Amino acid sequence: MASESTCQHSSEEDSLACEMKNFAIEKRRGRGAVTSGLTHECGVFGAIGCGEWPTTLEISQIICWGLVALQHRGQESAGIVTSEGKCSKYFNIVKGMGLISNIFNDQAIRKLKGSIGIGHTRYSTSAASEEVNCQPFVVHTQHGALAVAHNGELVNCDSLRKMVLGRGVGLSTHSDSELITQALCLNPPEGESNGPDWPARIKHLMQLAPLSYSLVIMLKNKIYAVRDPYGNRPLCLGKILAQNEPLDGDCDDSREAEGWVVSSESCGFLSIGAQYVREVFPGEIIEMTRHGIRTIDIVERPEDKIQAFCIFEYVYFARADSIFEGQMVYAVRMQCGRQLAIEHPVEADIVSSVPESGTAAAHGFSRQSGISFSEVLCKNRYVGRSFIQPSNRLRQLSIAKKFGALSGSVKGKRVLLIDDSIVRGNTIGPIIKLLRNAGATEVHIRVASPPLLYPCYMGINIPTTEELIANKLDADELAVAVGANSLKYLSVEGLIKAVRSDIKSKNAHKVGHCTACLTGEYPGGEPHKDLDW
Ligand SMILES: O=P(O)(O)OC[C@H]1O[C@H](OP(=O)(O)OP(=O)(O)O)[C@H](O)[C@@H]1O
Ligand SMILES: NC(=O)CC[C@H](N)C(=O)O
Ligand code: SF4
Ligand SMILES: [Mg+2]
Repeated sequence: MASESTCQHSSEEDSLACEMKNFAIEKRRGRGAVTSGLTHECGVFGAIGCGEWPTTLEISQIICWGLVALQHRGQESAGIVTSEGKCSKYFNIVKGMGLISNIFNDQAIRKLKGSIGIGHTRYSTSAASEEVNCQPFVVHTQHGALAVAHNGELVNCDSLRKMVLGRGVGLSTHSDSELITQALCLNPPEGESNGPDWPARIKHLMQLAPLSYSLVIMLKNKIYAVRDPYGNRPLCLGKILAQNEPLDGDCDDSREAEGWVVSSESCGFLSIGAQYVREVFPGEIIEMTRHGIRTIDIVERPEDKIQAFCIFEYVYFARADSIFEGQMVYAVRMQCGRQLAIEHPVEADIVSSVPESGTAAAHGFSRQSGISFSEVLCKNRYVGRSFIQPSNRLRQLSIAKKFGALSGSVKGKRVLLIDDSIVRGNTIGPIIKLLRNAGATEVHIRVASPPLLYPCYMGINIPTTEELIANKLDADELAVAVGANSLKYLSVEGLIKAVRSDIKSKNAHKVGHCTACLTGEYPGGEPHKDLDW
């Protein structure tokens, strides 16, 4: 595997650039580098049975299926922790490297007894992809066991780390998720009169570190579901209904819950018999017990800061059948395609997509432009990630072998091809070559998101600034480099317009999206300046 050398700056001006490059390199150490796309994030999931315990719900199986539905968010490792509700000293734990289906066999599921549990599927952003960093993290405190699963990345990790270490706590990993877990264990300096006040501890942590996380935190008999005050990472609630109850339609309070689930995305709810209820609000702390769910608190964002839900969840990360902000991801992707057709029309015989994530936008483009949609590529679902290859030729081939061309649809045609994003620019070139070899007379590229220009510090492994192709070539230069007849990106305004066109709440204060990787405007301020708020 190719290794990157750290940057040594020679002058004052170079210092900041070097610091940022080294930060990005450091973050990637110990993880499998990839040649294409953005690497995902993590998925968190929690489930609890209502009424008398032990519950009749198969909690560990529900969590396992919930995690399978979140597998696209992380494929490096996974874990489930359950509690039988009686003993605060003992949790059942199964964690391991690899995919959910490899880790959770029948024996593991049987071991995970309990009426309550949380789970995690990981793509590492802080600390290596190793067994010690697998989540949920479990610690044994003075007040019983505590388990934490985290999606996101603490922007001010360093200062929080110093604070926790300064209180005499030893950390066993470099994971920001372990840091969160240990920070929650700290006894407040002013003391607690009536046992541990977990909501107060969580709130204090949220004030110290407002970005970025969705958390599920489990004690022996309750779960706290927590979303950061910016709402940067997604989190939503579902209600498990009795068998045979219809799961569609608006959530109806009168229907009794057999259990509750909380998840990064709603895409798995129907398959586990859960009805989508709502999102966890930015800054909200929800307590889930066998008696039901209730909001404990809503922690405010720092003054003047707006909500900052990751816009790339819509573009690429989330599964198309998930719901965010009252709208289905698939519908937003289609709207992006419509907007793209308005911004960058082109004469072509067919509209098509780079599967998977580009497909909804291609349908939107097709409807807006009247050019018919036709599939031109088959994706080989058994080719995994293309790890760094020693030569450029192998790099290109490793991408090309993911796809095959449907020659019958392409021969003699002017093809308009939509992809959701271009990151390093490795995917699109080999595909254009493939289509030309299959007889396409013209290949025009339309990208359903703006150029990616800046790194992400909030839980997404975006390549270093130098690796992002948009920092080297503008759209016209890239078209020439990849052999396209034309290449255009959706504008930032167009993406925002598409994302917000159907959001029910038009209240400006309540709607806001992080676009930092596109605009360089970071929701919590410039990350390399002051992270301590
Ligand atoms: O410019 P590059 O660095 O080559 O990466 C961009 C490609 O990577 C992603 O696809 P991916 O195959 O990861 O996932 P998908 O199946 O969801 O589209 C994305 O949808 C683009 O197609
Ligand atoms: N992608 C994520 O959300 C990662 C969570 C956490 N920062 C970790 O590295 O484990
Ligand atoms: S910088 Fe980009 S990927 Fe990161 S949270 Fe913001 S929109 Fe999402
Ligand atoms: Mg793709």
